[in-house]
Amino acid sequence: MHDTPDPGDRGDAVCVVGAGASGLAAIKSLREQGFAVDCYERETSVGGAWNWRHDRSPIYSGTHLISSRPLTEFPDFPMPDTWPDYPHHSKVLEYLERYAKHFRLDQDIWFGMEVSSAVPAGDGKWDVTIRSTGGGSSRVQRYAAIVVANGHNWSPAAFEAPGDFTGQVIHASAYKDPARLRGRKVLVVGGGNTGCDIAVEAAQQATRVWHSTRRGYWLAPKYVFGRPADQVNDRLLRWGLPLRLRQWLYRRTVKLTSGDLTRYGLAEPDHRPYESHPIVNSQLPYYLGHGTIEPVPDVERYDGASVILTDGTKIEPDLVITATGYRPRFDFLAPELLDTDEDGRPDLHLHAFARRHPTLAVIGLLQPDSGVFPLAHWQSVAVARWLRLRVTDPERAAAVQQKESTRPVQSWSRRRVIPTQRHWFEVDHVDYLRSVEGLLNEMGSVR
Ligand SMILES: NC(=O)C1=CN([C@@H]2O[C@H](COP(=O)(O)OP(=O)(O)OC[C@H]3O[C@@H](n4cnc5c(N)ncnc54)[C@H](OP(=O)(O)O)[C@@H]3O)[C@@H](O)[C@H]2O)C=CC1
Repeated sequence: MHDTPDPGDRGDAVCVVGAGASGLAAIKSLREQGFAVDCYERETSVGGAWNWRHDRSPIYSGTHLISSRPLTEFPDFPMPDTWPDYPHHSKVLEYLERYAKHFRLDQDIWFGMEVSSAVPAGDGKWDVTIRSTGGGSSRVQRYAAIVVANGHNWSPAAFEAPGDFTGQVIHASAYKDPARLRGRKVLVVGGGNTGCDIAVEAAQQATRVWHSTRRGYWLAPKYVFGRPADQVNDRLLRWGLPLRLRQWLYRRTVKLTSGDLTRYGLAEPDHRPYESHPIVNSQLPYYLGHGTIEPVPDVERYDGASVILTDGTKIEPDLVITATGYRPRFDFLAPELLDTDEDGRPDLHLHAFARRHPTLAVIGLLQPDSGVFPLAHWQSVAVARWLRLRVTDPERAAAVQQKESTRPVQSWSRRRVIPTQRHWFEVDHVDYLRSVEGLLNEMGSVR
């Protein structure tokens, strides 16, 4: 006689949280390993960060890819050849919708449903509480594993300066359209890709634009030697050129293309090339050169209608846009499950595998020097195979786990980057993919 399963028990099924690019890749790989999958997506359609129709998306109307098409697409689902090198964000969403449709992933997605908690239920299982985003009661389902793909670019990193400001302050996450900049005096805070993009858009709309950064950066153009810059970098990495040589080449290339940007007032970078997350923007030097963007140092405080900068300068913007980035959030998981420290930084093997919970993994928690989709694809393949191996050969799974746990963090995480929060998940795509390949080889055939 068999026990009647609890109605909430989904047996060997895996729960996936989020149906953005990473969640979609996870569903596909898990299915390929024979798992039933329930994916919960709080919005009403796929796309995650690229689903610009919902409020939490960081997309603004001018967003284009900053990694080129071949380095962005999933390895098993190319973008059309007719698409440009750096497609518009609406094309990226279309691409993800096509991917979901092609692999019939919608069948496994529960839209308008969010995971409010996931707790270990013994034996590697998870009790996952799900509720409708429209309200109503919750239900608990038991899963054999949980794969988290809730993105890390939706919860704004707060920017606080002392004092009171009588103008308007918004985070970049609330910036959607350059029309709101028209005729205004705008201060953009933050020198990441978002801050640089918004400064460029402001240069075309606002009456005055200040761009505040707390350090100097290496700005990469979108094209070098007639090719998308990331493709040239990828080639150099695959040739195995030593870092020092790549750094020298980078400096030379920047000198030959944009020239010395400090003559426009930009701060000298306080680090070498490749020691910070790439900032890809060909237009910023153009507007700096035309004087329509004024680079300024960090904000010290607000003072009524003024903003006082660290060099003592007083400026009077009427709109401040803080492009200070985003922080990961896993509200439905107790912090210790991901070994999260007091700053909110999880400590995961390969930024993906929970160290003490073999049936808990995170996909897409990466900041690569290329597009993240291919990395999310291979992470998903590895996670799905790992979960299958645990079922088919628990002894070998234990041996793989033992061996992997000795792999040094430096082999898959960026060796040298400036130690700021924006580099928590920084990786070189080639090194990272080699490490995932190492894990896949270690696992071998899992059937
Ligand atoms: N088209 C695309 O595909 C785009 C992709 N992106 C990606 O989205 C992710 C997020 O980018 P982004 O939103 O630019 O965020 P980032 O975290 O990359 O950059 C944040 C910027 O704000 C600065 N900053 C943070 N906190 C403070 C503070 N308290 N005071 C002053 N300055 C501060 C940082 O300085 P510091 O360096 O000193 O920490 C950095 O210059 C990145 O991976 C980026 O590449 C972004 C835009 C477009």
